[in-house]
Amino acid sequence: MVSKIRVLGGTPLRGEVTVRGAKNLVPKAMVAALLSAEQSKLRNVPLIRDVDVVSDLLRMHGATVDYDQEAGVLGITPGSINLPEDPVEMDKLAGSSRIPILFAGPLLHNLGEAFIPDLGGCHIGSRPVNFHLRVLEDFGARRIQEAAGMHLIAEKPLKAKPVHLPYPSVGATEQTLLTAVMAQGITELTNAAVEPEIMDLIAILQKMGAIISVDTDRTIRIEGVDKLRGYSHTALPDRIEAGSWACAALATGGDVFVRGAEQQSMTSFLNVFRKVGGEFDVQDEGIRFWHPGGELHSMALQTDVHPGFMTDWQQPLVVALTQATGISIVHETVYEERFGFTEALNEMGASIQTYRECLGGLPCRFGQRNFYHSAVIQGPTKLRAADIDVPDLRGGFSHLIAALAAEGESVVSGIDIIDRGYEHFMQKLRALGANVVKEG
Ligand SMILES: CC(=O)N[C@H]1[C@@H](OP(=O)(O)OP(=O)(O)OC[C@H]2O[C@@H](n3ccc(=O)[nH]c3=O)[C@H](O)[C@@H]2O)O[C@H](CO)[C@@H](O)[C@@H]1O
Ligand SMILES: C=C(OP(=O)(O)O)C(=O)O
Repeated sequence: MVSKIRVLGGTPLRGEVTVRGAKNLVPKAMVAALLSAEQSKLRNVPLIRDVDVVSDLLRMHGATVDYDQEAGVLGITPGSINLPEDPVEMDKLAGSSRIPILFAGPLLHNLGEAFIPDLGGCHIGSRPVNFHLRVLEDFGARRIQEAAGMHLIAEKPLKAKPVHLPYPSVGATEQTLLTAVMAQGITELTNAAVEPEIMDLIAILQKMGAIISVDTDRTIRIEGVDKLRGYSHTALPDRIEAGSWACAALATGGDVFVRGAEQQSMTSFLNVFRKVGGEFDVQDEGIRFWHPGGELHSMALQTDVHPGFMTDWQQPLVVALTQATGISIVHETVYEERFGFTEALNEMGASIQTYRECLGGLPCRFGQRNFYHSAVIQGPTKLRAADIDVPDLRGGFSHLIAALAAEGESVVSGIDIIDRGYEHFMQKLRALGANVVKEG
């Protein structure tokens, strides 16, 4: 695993990269396979760490998992699953991922019991799991152990109950779907998240035999069934990775064709990209993103749940905004602490000030609560090389973009976090002409 790289910046990124299946869908589709004993087949699977973690967790529960990395095809055959012999072993796996909590519903249906290791994922806020627990309790689950991780039990069969989410959480919506599909009765889920990755998960569950309808008002209705079959599915492309390469093209003054990128799930991103002054061309095989020359424009925006501007695009976009003329305002409404990465950008010459107030949009959950969740970016600023520590997945990729746009040689440490969401990123950077070298 690479932990430190040297980046000689100043060269516009030019060329082509391919994105495969979405990090925010693939591991969940893998968990869904546990709802049937039959084989499921998932295509367009990228080589990212969360896929490894979930593969190992599935194997620990007795499933057979085969992954052809090059073809991107994953076969999962659960057969008759069991609880892991040594639940402590699971903790070693889970540290970097938030997916293990989604094993709860399928395991409770199968075994009436589940061990969930401590969750990982990016540190961009407190990220509690209270909505997940509330959902599981609604279906009859009880928590019987407060030590490391979580031990849940439930009487089978699980019974449907109305579920209302205080906020349209992606994970809690998925938790509800994966639990409700085989619960007795009809689950009405209100205030659900409707991200494209959730729609793809619903498509998979429907292929398996589930009955799920989605209304226009964030209500999802799930009619429980007794049995599900295996699925065959091609994962939707990773819109976050696609947007990240687009921002890298813009910030470095480059031109990148992102093979596999898809317009429909990126509408809000594409609008912002165009307003900032970037050009794009949607083609059958992907989307070309480029800097047309001249000035980039500042703008005000806020991150939001789908169909709003996704929070995971925020960090790469902020780097591009450091190169725009004027004052941009970004209001982060999904996570309370997602601007920590701007400190390193300021050290590199950017001018970004963070505020507790809700700027640039409507008041959000974090207003008056002491969280620095709005940023004001003054540009354009020349970026200079620095030694940087990667804080989290998207923050880390943003630092990489900044190092690529900066003059001079930067050293970026802790780079392996980026493997969580960017397949073969070193090869891709080199293919785009970046001067990046592994340290040691
Ligand atoms: C693996 C995966 O798919 N990760 C994505 C998923 O994360 P994840 O599913 O963790 O994000 P959620 O949508 O659940 O979180 C949104 C907000 O709800 C809060 N919350 C959530 C659950 C809960 O039980 N209690 C609670 O308070 C969170 O702290 C956060 O402030 O959706 C996020 C929002 O699009 C993305 O940024 C992540 O990339
Ligand atoms: C926040 C992210 O992921 P996770 O929920 O897996 O930590 C992300 O992908 O930017």
